[in-house]
Amino acid sequence: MLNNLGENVEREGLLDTPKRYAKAMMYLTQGYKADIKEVINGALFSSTATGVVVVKDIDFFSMCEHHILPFHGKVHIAYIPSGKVLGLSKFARVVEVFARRLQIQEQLNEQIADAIEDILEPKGVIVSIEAAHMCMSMRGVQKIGSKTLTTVARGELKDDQKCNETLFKFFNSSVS
Ligand SMILES: Nc1nc2c(ncn2[C@@H]2O[C@H](COP(=O)(O)OP(=O)(O)OP(=O)(O)O)[C@@H](O)[C@H]2O)c(=O)[nH]1
Ligand SMILES: [Zn+2]
Repeated sequence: MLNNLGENVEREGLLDTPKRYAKAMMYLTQGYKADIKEVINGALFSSTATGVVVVKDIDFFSMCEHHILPFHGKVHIAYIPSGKVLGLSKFARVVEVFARRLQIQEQLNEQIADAIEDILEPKGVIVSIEAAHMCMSMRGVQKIGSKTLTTVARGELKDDQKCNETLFKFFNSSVS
């Protein structure tokens, strides 16, 4: 790549760049090697809880599969327990597993929802992602402020439109 750019690959600043780049790429795509079971690490607890649980504003960095440029933003997750609850930090760990791959936002959204369903077998789940895509801001169409919003709802949180709308508003509100 550096040769193709017309760079002098012998100059000091670039000598270790291929190695650094490979290392950075391995880090940014480490989700391929992750094992969800290990990630959950047994933090799945029996519970009689019936109320909606929301974990919002989970920040993430991913890489778009079309341009291998970053897209980043926030993931919001809500679910209705059905006999089990998951350790709260594990939602962010699940997000990391799927974000640290070459992705498109829609697929990332589906995969996170699938994983939550598999792990928790909840009565309902909703996962929403808001993200900015570098391939749309630093190149191409060059729209800096644009954000992409995707949502996947399953079970009771798909069927209950009112609850769905309330959660969606909460996802997009700021709370401190
Ligand atoms: N649906 C979806 N599209 C994405 C995502 N990330 C990037 N893209 C789009 O993938 C498309 C690839 O289009 P192409 O026309 O093949 O590539 P391109 O010539 O680089 O397109 P431009 O970005 O319009 O310059 C672009 O429209 C990108 O915006 C994503 O997460 N989801
Ligand atoms: Zn892209």
